[in-house]
Amino acid sequence: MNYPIDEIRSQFPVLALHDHDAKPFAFLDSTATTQKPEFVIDAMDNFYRKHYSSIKRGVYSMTAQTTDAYESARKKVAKFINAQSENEIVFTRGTTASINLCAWSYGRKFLKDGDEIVISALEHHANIVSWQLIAEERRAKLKVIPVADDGDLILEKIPELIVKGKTKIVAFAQISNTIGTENPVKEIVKIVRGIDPEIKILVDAAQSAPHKKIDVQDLDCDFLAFSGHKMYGPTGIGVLYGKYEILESMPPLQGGGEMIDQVTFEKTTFALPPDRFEAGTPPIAEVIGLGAAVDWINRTGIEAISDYEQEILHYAESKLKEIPGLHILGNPKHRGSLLSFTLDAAHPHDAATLLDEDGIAVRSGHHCAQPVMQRFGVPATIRASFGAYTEKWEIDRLVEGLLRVNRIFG
Ligand SMILES: Cc1ncc(COP(=O)(O)O)c(CN[C@@H](CS)C(=O)O)c1O
Repeated sequence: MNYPIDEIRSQFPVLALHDHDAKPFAFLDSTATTQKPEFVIDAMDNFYRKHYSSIKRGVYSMTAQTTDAYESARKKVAKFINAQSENEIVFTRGTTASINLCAWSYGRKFLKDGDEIVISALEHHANIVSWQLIAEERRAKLKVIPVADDGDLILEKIPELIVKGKTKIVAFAQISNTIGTENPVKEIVKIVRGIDPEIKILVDAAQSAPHKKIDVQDLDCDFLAFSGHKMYGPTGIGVLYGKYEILESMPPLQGGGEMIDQVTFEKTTFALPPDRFEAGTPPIAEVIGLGAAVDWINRTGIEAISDYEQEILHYAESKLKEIPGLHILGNPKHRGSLLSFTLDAAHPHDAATLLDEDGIAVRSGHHCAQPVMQRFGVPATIRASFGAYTEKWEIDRLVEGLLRVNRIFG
């Protein structure tokens, strides 16, 4: 493939800053958060330097321009995931906030005593604890789709877990942030819809939005959540996509400015979605940064990024498998651009500490997915993850570093 990796990598200042160090910085933690291209940094810098104002709260031209920029970003995000309308795009603080918005707004209104919520065994804590909290308040029951040793969900178990009229919400990740398993979203949606079309389905796209084309109409999910900082955009901004008629049925979660229609001391009526869920002054610069990130991904090409990352993934898998005492978690049919593994010789934190001495940044720990660690019988893992800018020499540096760990601890 003629992916312009050198040109792309040069756009990321943090990477370019260290590429000529004595031990060039190998950044292998894009699953946690991605680096930012100049194009995104410049868009936010330009806003703060030349156009800064609030939005939707004035008639002067600068605030009108800023409002246009803000709503233009919403349109870009809607197009990016092929939503029917930009009004189906709610800006939040990130995936965690998006899932909690869904759980507390939709859940508090529609869940009742004895109802059931189904999640998967591969979930991040954001897609576990939020549902536990609302289930506790509404006296609902939480059920879990099991995962096989290869890291794929056991889809045959789904019909056993779903009860028509009782199961109200099914929530699962498109790509796991630990094993990397890519779940067959359309197949799962079809199984669930076939049992009860009234069940609402949320897809956690934190690890898929940055790496693969998402078409929410094709997936037919009711909600979809992702974070700007994992897709080359800033922190502090995320998205909850929701089918409009469902968002319209949901009460606001926070009260304040912008989310209202009429306020009296006796009664307040609320704005239509998405404003209903965006109380207060929003993270304007971050929304503009997210819009720039979508532009950058579109210009670079999400399919080209996806294909390139798979090439890097397969290179990494082939190299890591040669390391004595290294065990990659799972072997799913399809895997996102990350690998979790253990070393017989050292605890993941010890290994990651030694790797850091060599200028290699990996994640070690439970990755906010403790149930996955328990299911696979490990206290923690080392996780290497890749982005649009990852180069094969970074994998080679990782292999060298892990062989050093083996020499020291082995
Ligand atoms: C599948 C999945 N779902 C939700 C989240 C939460 O995203 P926030 O932007 O923190 O709200 C994450 C973030 N996972 C990071 C931080 S623990 C990781 O290193 O794996 C995720 O991977």
